[in-house]
Amino acid sequence: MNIDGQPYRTIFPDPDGVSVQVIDQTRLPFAFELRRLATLEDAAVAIRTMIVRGAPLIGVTAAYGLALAMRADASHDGIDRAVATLAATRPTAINLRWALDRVSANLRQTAPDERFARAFAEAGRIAEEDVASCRAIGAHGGQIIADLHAARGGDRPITVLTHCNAGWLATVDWGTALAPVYAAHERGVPVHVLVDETRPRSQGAALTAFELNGHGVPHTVIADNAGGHLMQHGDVDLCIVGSDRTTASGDVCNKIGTYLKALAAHDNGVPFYAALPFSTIDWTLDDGVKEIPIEERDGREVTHMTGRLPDGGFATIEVVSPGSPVANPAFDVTPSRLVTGIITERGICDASREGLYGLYPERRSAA
Ligand SMILES: CSC[C@@H](O)[C@@H](O)C(=O)COP(=O)(O)O
Repeated sequence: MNIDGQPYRTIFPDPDGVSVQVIDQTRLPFAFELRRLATLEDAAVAIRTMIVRGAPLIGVTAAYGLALAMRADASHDGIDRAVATLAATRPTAINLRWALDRVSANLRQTAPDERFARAFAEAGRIAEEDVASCRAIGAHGGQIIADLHAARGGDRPITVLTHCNAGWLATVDWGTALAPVYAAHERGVPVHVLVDETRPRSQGAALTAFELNGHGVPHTVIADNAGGHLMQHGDVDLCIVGSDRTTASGDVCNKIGTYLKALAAHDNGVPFYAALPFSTIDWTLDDGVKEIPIEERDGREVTHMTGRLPDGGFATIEVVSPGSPVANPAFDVTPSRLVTGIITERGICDASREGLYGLYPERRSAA
């Protein structure tokens, strides 16, 4: 997608052929900087410190990380060590594990001296598939927005509330939750996005707003606690969020605070969709609340905030009463009963095992 009119992807091979470039998302929205990842450690640090983030992008970065590891140690032990290092970076997004399983299975059938090239190419294929999946999610979800626009008389924009950043910055391109917005916008369907700021890391205020600005999509950033009130007053037509892990039964795990938005949407009859590619579905899980591991992050993300000063410099300030204990669970689970539908690259389904099997019949036989 575009930054200052120039198309970018979040991750792409460096011209040197042995490393990748990523957009440093810890610097956005105030600075646009690329980082070169040349080693396993570079990739692991990028994921752990959230230079890259968002479930699909974490998966693609891990795939490249495993490839980069093969340059230093292409033995079986080297594969095991790299997989263990990358898998330990962030626990919730299943795309990470999915990508590592796919690349490592491929590597084990490849001669050591060909492993780097094989893994690098496979990571590239995963990236391309992610772009195609997100584009298809956009086409399916964009139709929901267009239909709603027509059903509401076509005389006012459709207002979509989203949480966190599930746009192109969270994937390789297009995004999941924002892909339908971009698709509708490109089709000329008027759409307005309500962007939850998404404390504590502010992915909505910093990243989603940055993306939408870059593409000229009308939007308004709101405090995390404003959504319920706006829904009560008829100011939200639908919610679309992403997912870091979706159970086979349709429970959706996403950034902390998503569940509260789903509750408010349910209470106010606002449709609540989750948009996600197949790589986000964990077919081994049934009960998301009990089974999905929730990342607990550093309390400093709650106690401190970083921002730009009037003179253009940056500062990190303390915002919590010193000495108060803090907790920082990074994700929550929205049970399937609160999800109107799941938008995938194959179409839209009920948030249920039957719904997902309808789109992925090969999984029914695998189960
Ligand atoms: C398309 S991305 C879906 C999710 O990964 C996204 O909504 C999200 O919660 C990202 O969390 P983050 O902690 O920024 O990696």
